[in-house]
Formats: sequence, C-alpha cells, structure tokens
Amino acid sequence: MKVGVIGGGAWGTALAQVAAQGGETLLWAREPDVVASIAEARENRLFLAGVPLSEAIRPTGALTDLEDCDVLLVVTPAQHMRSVLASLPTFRGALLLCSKGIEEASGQLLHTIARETCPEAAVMVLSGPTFAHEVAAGLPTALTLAAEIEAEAEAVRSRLARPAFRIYLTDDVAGAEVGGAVKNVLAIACGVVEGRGLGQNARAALIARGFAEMTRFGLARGARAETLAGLSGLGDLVLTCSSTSSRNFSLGKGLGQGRPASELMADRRTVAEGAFTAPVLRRLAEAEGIEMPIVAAVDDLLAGQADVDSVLGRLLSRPLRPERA
Ligand SMILES: NC(=O)C1=CN([C@@H]2O[C@H](COP(=O)(O)OP(=O)(O)OC[C@H]3O[C@@H](n4cnc5c(N)ncnc54)[C@H](O)[C@@H]3O)[C@@H](O)[C@H]2O)C=CC1
Ligand SMILES: O=C(CO)COP(=O)(O)O
Repeated sequence: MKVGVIGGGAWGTALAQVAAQGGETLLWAREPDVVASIAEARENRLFLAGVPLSEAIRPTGALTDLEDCDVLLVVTPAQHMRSVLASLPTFRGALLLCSKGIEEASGQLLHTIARETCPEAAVMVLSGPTFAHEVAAGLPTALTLAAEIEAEAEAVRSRLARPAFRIYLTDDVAGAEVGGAVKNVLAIACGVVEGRGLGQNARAALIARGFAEMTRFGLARGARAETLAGLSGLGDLVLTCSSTSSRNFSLGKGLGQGRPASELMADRRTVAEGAFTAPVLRRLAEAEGIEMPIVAAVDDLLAGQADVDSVLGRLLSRPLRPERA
C-alpha cells in the first residue's frame, strides 16, 4: 500500500515516521522550509526539531504527488482541511482524518466535510492520546481507528500498526471525532486551573465534569458512550489535561496566569485547536440546548469577555444537581 501524509506539522511528521517503518511514505508540507529541511537534514526543524527522521520519508511540496496513494493521512489544522482536500476531489483510497476540531464556519465535523469534498474516498478517523514527540520517539501509544467498513479499516491497520503503535478499531466515526475535538477545549480549561493555582482537586473535577459535557454533546451527535469513554475521548482528555506538552493546556495556563488570549495567540506557529473549536462548539451546544458550561467559560475567556475569577465564580455558583445530569 502506498501511503502519504498531508501536513508537515508535528503530528503529520510523527505519523510519517511511523508509516515509514512499513515502506516509503510521502509527506506533503505546505512550507518549502519543511520540505527542504527534511530532504537535506532528515529533520523537521520547524515543527519537530531534534527528531532524526527515517530515510523512507519522501517530502514534497506538490499535493498532486499524493494522488495515487492507497492511504492518505490528513493532518492539517481542522480549519484548513476543507481547502486542502478540495485539491484531491477524485481520491479513491482510504482517507484517515487525524486532525481534531470542528469547522468554525459550518459547524461540521471533519468526516462530513471529507465525505463532501472526496466523495469516492473511504473516510476514517484516527485519534487518541498521542503526543507527537512521544510517537516519533517510538514510545508505546494506543489509538482508535474509526471506519464504517471493518474490512477497509483492517487493511489500513495491517499497514500502519506496530508493536508500539497499537490501533483499536471501531465503526463509531462520529464518536472518535467528537472526543478529540471537545477534549482540546477542556484542556484549555485545565490549563487555566493550573495557571491560576486552583489545585489538583479542581483539575480532577474539571476532567470529570468536562467528560460529562463531552458525553452530552457526543450522544447528541450519534456517538456511542463506549467510544467517548475510550482512547479517543477520555483517554485523550486525561493526557491533554495533565501536561504542558499539550499546546491547549499551555494556552490555558497562560490565560490562568492572567495573560490576554490575543497576546497568547499572536505569532503562534503551532496550532492550539481548542481556541478555534470553543466558539463553534458553544454555538452548536446552545443551539441544541446541550449544557456545556465549561466550554462556554473557555469561550468567554478566549474572547476576552470575562476574566478567570468571574468565570470561576459562575461555574461554582451553578445549582447543585444529581451527578448524572
Ligand atoms: N501535535 C500533536 O501531538 C497532535 C496533533 N494532532 C492534531 O493534528 C493537527 C495538526 O497539528 P500539528 O501537526 O501538531 O501541527 P503543528 O502545530 O505542529 O503545525 C502547524 C501546522 O499547520 C499547518 N498550517 C498552517 N496554516 C495552514 C494553512 N493555511 N493551510 C494548511 N495548513 C496550514 C502548517 O503547515 C503545519 O503543518 C491538529 O488538528 C492537531 O489537533 C493530533 C494528535 C497529536
Ligand atoms: O491531541 C494531542 C494529543 O493527543 C495534542 O494535544 P495539543 O494539541 O493540545 O498539543
């Protein structure tokens, strides 16, 4: 199977490194500097510095080079996925979406966009608790591959899985996507807790109540509870809510320390997807009457419409309810 990766950021590069263990892997990067750095120095100095890359990764700046791949891993930021996929309208292979987010303009999950832009492709979602630098270093990692047709997913898994890169299958495509998108917003909230020094109890409470928000939203999107409680949901939530290795957590930590979102977002080269997901997720939840108070609090902080103490006061003064609600 010929494999290509679309997106030469940290995660696309780490995934190319995994795929390259099974044979030549094409890696499309938008930045000519990334293509040159990988071709000449076997390193992605912009997005994954310090990791020696496999000789089997072939970098390219031409998306058309990937047209005849059997498997394409799509790893652009969520907001740019539609425009990048629009260049491959006739792609007929397996299209694995590895980005985490919801398109702001349309409110669509990424797999619905991929099905629209590449109608002949077999659209799948690959998601889980996966810091790029750990995967690139070959540390043990487990993740979920979601696809409607199991046999197609099995074929892809047999090409990509490694002992330290364990892939579990599900047919719950929406469930695998919702977890990854929502956890980024909740990771920002946990970063705020850290930055403001609110303690470990508060962080654990936020993870648990955040998971309740993820579950409410996911079930409304047709996700299954077991998927949300698995690697791509709870697993990833726990990872990114616990470490400054998460860009979303770090962004939240800065907010918790009182720095304005505009300053924290300016000049970012790396992507903190939660900042783009928060407003659209809140909009969707409010339109459908789904309670997501933590998501709303993060959105207010990012928009500069409230400070940490006022959103905290708001969350702590919510009526006391049964835990299941
Ligand atoms: N870094 C990680 O550990 C993980 C990241 N992801 C997801 O992968 C996706 C990509 O993230 P990273 O690889 O970390 O990116 P990154 O933060 O390392 O790099 C930014 C990426 O955005 C791309 N980009 C910027 N403007 C663009 C545009 N106009 N059109 C197309 N691409 C553009 C850059 O080319 C670069 O590939 C995100 O959705 C992220 O949530 C998922 C799992 C792990
Ligand atoms: O999604 C990730 C790990 O699974 C990476 O998290 P950040 O985008 O917050 O760094």
